[in-house]
Amino acid sequence: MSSPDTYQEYLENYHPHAEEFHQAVKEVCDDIAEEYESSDDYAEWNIIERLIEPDRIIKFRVSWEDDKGKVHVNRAWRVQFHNLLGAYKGGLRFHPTVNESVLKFLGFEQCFKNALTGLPMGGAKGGSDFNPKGKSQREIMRFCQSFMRELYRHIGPDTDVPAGDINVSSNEIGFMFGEYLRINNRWEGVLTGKTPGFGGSCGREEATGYGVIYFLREMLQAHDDSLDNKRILISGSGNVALHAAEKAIAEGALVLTVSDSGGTLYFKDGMTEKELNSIKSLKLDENGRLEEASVGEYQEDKKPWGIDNADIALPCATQNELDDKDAETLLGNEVRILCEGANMPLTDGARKQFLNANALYGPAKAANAGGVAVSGLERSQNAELTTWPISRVDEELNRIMKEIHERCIQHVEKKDGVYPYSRGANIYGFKKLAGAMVAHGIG
Ligand SMILES: NC(=O)C1=CN([C@@H]2O[C@H](COP(=O)(O)OP(=O)(O)OC[C@H]3O[C@@H](n4cnc5c(N)ncnc54)[C@H](OP(=O)(O)O)[C@@H]3O)[C@@H](O)[C@H]2O)C=CC1
Ligand SMILES: O=C(O)CCC(=O)C(=O)O
Repeated sequence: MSSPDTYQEYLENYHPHAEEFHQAVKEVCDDIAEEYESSDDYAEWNIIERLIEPDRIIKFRVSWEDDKGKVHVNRAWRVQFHNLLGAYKGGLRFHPTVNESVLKFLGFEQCFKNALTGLPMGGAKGGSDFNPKGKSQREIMRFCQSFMRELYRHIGPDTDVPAGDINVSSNEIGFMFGEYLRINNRWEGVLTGKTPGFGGSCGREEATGYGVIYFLREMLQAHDDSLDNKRILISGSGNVALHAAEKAIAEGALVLTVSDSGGTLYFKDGMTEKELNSIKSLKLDENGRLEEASVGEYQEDKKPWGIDNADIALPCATQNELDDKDAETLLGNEVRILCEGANMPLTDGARKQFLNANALYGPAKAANAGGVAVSGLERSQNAELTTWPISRVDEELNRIMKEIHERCIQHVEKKDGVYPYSRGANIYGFKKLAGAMVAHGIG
């Protein structure tokens, strides 16, 4: 039996070579050690091992044909982590770096994130090592169809409801949804992140990025501060990054950077709405690279974290993108506010530096939960056979992000004037998941 102090042996035995997964479990176990001691139930019901072992992992081959008739094979997975609080829910990622460890960390995180939303959703994640970069639309379509020809048997509106993540937008969701319809001949809310034209929720596309800013606004308010004229460094230039930038500008902040895997685009005085719109067209509509942008100053091979006149960092690209050295640079430059748009964007060392510096630190499982929350609202709309107006969705998103903020501080107190949000989020999620586990009995 494992405790938050001894879980490593279990991970080494049952999940060897899964660096990212170990990192995500460690973060949680570090934060819940005290809570674990407060009740004998946790040890008696062997909660730690049951929490870190996924319900099941489905692994499958995806064969697809390119435009020249050549046949390719990719690996794909769906990690159905826990359905303690509702049907499995979480995104699909298509990226060459996808492997079982990455999806286990993302699925594990998703359980805590979904618990924080207050909506009835379990945690899951899936995807493939397929690289859509450089592929034609027809190739992407054939890949998505082949992917769904296996996945369909494992999902359903009350079983498991996937959505998008890196390189999976409403475009890919559309192809997968179409294939599901052809196989099942049943229109049901089996995927979220659809376009509003056929059952998607208004505002789902914007929800994660907007939600990050709503959460950040709550964090700042709780520390007698605001977004007004704050200078923000954003990494990434995908769905989350660009919508976070859009809402930050609307809230009166200055967005100094966005980035992609090629480099950083820098705006000394903050990007204008017009400049942001041109980047949105380039990245979201034309699949372009930032080096092709006609606005800003492009810094090849540079991350945003070295820019030395900022107040806030918003990593919105991918896991472990902000390393120990970057954290040192940011803290050295007096950037003491950080809110995570991406999932686990900080290395363990970088995270520790921000925590030890008593910085204002918004953890991903709380800060980026707006996307899955609006996915939850999309499920409600599909089940009711209705479509809500954007004003209602945005109002709900605002409410949910405020409630997530409340939940993060429910079990913790300010230390040296700062709320420990990461600890608060982990304790809240742990209590909720462990409570359901005990209530459901052993099985
Ligand atoms: N979409 C959603 O609703 C949600 C997403 N998230 C998380 O947010 C993050 C971003 O997702 P999303 O915006 O949807 O994905 P997108 O595919 O829309 O965008 C990803 C962005 O990150 C950049 N990126 C990816 N890998 C790297 C890397 N190794 N180094 C530098 N830049 C990189 C990409 O650049 P390039 O084009 O060069 O690859 C791109 O700009 C992920 O961690 C995801 O899990 C969290 C909650 C919900
Ligand atoms: O909308 C969803 O179901 C999942 C979003 C997601 O993948 C995430 O929160 O990381």
